Amino acid sequence: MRYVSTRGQAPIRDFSGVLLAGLAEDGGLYMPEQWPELSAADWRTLRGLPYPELAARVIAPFAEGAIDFETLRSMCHEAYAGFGHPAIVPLVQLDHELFAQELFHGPTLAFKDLAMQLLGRLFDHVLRQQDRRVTIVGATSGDTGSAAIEACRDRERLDVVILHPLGRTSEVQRRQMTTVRAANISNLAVEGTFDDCQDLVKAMFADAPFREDMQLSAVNSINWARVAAQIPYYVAAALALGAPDREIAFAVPTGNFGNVLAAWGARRMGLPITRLNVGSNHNDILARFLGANDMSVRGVTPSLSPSMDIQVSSNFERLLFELLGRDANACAAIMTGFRREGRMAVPDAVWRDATSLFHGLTLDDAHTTDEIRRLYGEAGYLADPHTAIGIAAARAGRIPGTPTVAMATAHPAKFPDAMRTAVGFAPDLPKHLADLYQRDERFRVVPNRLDAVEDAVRAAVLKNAA
Ligand SMILES: Cc1ncc(COP(=O)(O)O)c(C=O)c1O
Ligand SMILES: N[C@@H](CCOP(=O)(O)O)C(=O)O
Repeated sequence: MRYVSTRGQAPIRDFSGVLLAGLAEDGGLYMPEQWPELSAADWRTLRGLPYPELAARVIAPFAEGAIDFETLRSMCHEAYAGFGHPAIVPLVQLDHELFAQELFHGPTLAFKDLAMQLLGRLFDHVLRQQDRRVTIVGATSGDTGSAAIEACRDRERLDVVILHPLGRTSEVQRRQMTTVRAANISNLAVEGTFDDCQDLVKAMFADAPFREDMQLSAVNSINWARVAAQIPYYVAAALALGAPDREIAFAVPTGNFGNVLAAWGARRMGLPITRLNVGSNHNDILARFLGANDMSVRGVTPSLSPSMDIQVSSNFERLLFELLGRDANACAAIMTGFRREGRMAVPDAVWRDATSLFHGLTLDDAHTTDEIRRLYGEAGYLADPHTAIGIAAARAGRIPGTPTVAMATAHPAKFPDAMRTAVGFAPDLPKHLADLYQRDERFRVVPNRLDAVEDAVRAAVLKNAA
């Protein structure tokens, strides 16, 4: 499979190439040159497979020509072996047509582990093949960081520097990153928001000498491999509920648009997905876009669902590219205008097209708390604030007769304060994190400036080399 940039000016690459490149040189995001498409009969052959096997078969067409199937299959088996639930991504029925798919049974208790545990192994494999070493720079609003650190710690050919917004993650999320002792891991707390962290990462990639010198790579969902590895759980849920012989809808709590883009990818591959409900907290640029074609950046303010405190949803560019009929020049012009003006000029026809599939819902903190309480009271289900927003979006957008699966993206123990407010108690952390509050933290505070962050990344890499 070959990959092209959404902005049309970067080299075409294979899967290994996009894995290592992360962001395309023209500032765009890599997309498959052609989508693999499966027939109803093909989908049926995947029904009932154990998750690692299913994942290998769904991801295989994207890796074709770069990673052989047996290698990919054994990486998938290893990646999910340590998950805390035998089904890996179990479905929980909430009412007769509403389900939650729990994506938080991996080591860091959020959906990021599903892709990241595989990515760590893919990086190892490809870097060994190419005899290379890279520096991963990542931005996190709370969950990507710890999942990346866990997946990449102590890997010989990787240095990892994670930027998180100072004081804007939950304490559990921060400690999951800052208490890991591994020589190749560094944490920077940026005096800014997640959007600032993500901008800094993109700016490092745009600084060609720095990019080359540090051999930069990415683990955020700007890296195509992250999106590819998030598609299988949509397939697993859809097949379990009767696809391809029955239509399915999904609801996804959304920030950077990477998770819901994977759902869109599953649909593009041929699954009968009829609706994608997108839930936001009050940082609701996506819901405003879907409601009124208003994609304008407003300030990010903290919420009970910190991982979604995002206003610039990077992966929207991938959807835009597709909805523009893959016109990379038009996509580049719109994205450059967005960067300049903080407002995206999406053509009306594209907006209408998007709203025929995607429905948005904004849930503020008070309603999120109510939703957590309601779910616990009525269904006995303990949902974290992100998951609660996804479930509320599922309820708002449900289609009678069509099952809706809401993505349960994080374990409630990651957000004890929000859970106490909503239901009066916080669930315990699992055993492997039980002493998290006793562990020493290590991170460096940096100003929200490119030069300061580049210096800190360079210092971290040099320290590891010494
Ligand atoms: C728990 C949780 N839910 C939802 C999201 C939003 O997902 P995405 O950024 O892929 O839209 C995130 C962050 O990515 C998250 O960590
Ligand atoms: N919510 C994320 C933000 C980064 O998203 P990604 O999917 O692009 O890595 C986080 O928790 O860090």
